[in-house]
Amino acid sequence: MMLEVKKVTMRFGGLVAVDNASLTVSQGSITGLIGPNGAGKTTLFAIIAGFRKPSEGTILLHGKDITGEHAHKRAASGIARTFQIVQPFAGLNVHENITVGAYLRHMKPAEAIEKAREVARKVGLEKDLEKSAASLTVAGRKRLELARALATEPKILLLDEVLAGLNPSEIRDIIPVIRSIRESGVTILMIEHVMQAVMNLCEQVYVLAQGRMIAEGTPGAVCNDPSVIEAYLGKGSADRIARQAGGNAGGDHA
Ligand SMILES: Nc1ncnc2c1ncn2[C@@H]1O[C@H](COP(=O)(O)OP(=O)(O)OP(=O)(O)O)[C@@H](O)[C@H]1O
Repeated sequence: MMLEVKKVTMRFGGLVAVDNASLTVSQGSITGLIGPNGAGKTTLFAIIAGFRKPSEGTILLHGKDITGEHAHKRAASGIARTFQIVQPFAGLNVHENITVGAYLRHMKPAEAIEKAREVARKVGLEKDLEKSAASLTVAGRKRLELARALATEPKILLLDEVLAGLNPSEIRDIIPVIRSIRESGVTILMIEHVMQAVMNLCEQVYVLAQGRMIAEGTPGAVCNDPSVIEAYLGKGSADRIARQAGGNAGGDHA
């Protein structure tokens, strides 16, 4: 197994942001992590990437316990993440931003610069290499965020809502990029609210609600799971999910 999250709990004072949550990601897969706002998804990502130490539980990468390793060490071991709030180095151009990531595995500047160019091509930014990062559109920044993570040559890539803020045609354009990343051998775990993308991309989906893992399975099965529909009901998402799952969830409504 590529990644195993075992019984992870994260407390912030009295608040239990993640509550005894477990998940596994198999090598070569695209696995989804969904759930209502505030469910604990981003906190779980921070724990997997080593930005936070869990109150309880363990993280295994290829069977090795990495719970005590710092983010820097985990990046070297092959874990990369993108951030929900995209913050490129505004004073640097696109090429330089990507090169920063490439320095993790390439000490020689010429090699890092070349690696960055190759990654830019992969995500469709080759025409924008000389542009300042600050001048990119939202969709361009999302691609840059992907590129910066990919430049570290990860084994597993954690995507935190890379599609948020994009319009439907921009989403259609970036889905093949995500698929091609997987095809190049990178395993993906993605937090995503855009259900159409989850249905399109993920083989396996986990659902987190109020810190607890309430369901797992194929996207179709999970979206028809009454407990999942229930978790979303407050936000009015249940109907949308049922429709996208094929419109047959009505009979399952408790
Ligand atoms: N550093 C922190 N200190 C205190 N509480 C926190 C901290 N970080 C997150 N939380 C709380 O933990 C809970 C889970 O937050 P988290 O951001 O992980 O959820 P999420 O599922 O990623 O939500 P969203 O979809 O809105 O990004 C929330 O109640 C949040 O307010």
